[in-house]
Amino acid sequence: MITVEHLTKSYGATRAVDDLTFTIRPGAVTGFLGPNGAGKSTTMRMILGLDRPTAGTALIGGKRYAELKQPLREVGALLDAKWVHPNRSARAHLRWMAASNRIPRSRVDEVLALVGLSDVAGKRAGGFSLGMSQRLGIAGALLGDPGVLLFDEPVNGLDPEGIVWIRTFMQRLAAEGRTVLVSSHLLTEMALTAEHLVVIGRGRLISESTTQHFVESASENTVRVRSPQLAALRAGLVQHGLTVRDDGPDAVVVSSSSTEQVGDLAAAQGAVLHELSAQRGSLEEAFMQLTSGDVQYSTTPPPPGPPVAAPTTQEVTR
Ligand SMILES: Nc1ncnc2c1ncn2[C@@H]1O[C@H](COP(=O)(O)OP(=O)(O)OP(=O)(O)O)[C@@H](O)[C@H]1O
Repeated sequence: MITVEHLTKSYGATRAVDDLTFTIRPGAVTGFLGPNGAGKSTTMRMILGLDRPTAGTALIGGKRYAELKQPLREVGALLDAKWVHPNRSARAHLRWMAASNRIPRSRVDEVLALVGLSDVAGKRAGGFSLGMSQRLGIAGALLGDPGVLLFDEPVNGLDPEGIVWIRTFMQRLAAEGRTVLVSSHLLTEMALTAEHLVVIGRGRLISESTTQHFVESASENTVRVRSPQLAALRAGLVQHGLTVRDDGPDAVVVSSSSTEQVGDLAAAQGAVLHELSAQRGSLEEAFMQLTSGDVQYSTTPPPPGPPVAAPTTQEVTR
């Protein structure tokens, strides 16, 4: 479990992280979402003890990183896949990591097999593709068989096959009961990978909820309706307080509505309909709007689990 409370980090006048509070639970992949510069990496670095908070705390299993007796056995992280020594082989790199953390050598071949790198274990890591480097980074994170894993933008720059591999692998790690936190600035990708989402913008919490709830809230439900009596229908819809915009010569799109509502109103007016269809807004567009503009947004209570200090409902106005 990762517990972040009132976490704040200032770099001079820049507030990279601003009073963040959230809890990441085991057994599920949690996506850490926000546009570039939102403060995701800074938050992860503070959780991993690589940066000192200006205020607040970030705990792993109730302890600060510095208090962990054998850190690699408690938490593993993939921050930058390219930090390996380029001339070392994948196996030599992991053996060096294992030795400096008192982890048995035998574990190296185990993790190489887990990430599918056994065949190239003797090759120099400097010649690895980005996808292979990511796998090696994940192998390193898994060396101490930790219960908590953090991955910073692990699918950035990967091809579709690499993306699917990482997605599946993370879900497997979570299914084993681990706490898995994955940062990304891509909502569509996270919607496929994560069961829970913590969303931040400009260093502040925007929402903490299930992915399903966030996606439903972030994408606006609209209804497209086509009718030979469009002018009268349009007037009727507006009269009932609905927001309507034109969509071609014979159709309108009704905001925040359902096909039932629009269909019933049309029937009451006796309007003939040639189309009545539910539309989904672009998820990415809605997400960008939510994280960069002035928004008011509320979340659902978190899923059942141990009681936490984190607020169950957030109202954030920026
Ligand atoms: N060492 C630093 N010194 C000064 N400013 C920093 C430092 N590290 C981060 N920042 C600033 O803090 C803010 C948050 O950066 P951070 O890298 O945490 O965001 P992010 O959400 O991880 O973005 P990205 O997806 O681009 O990595 C940015 O405005 C960044 O410029």
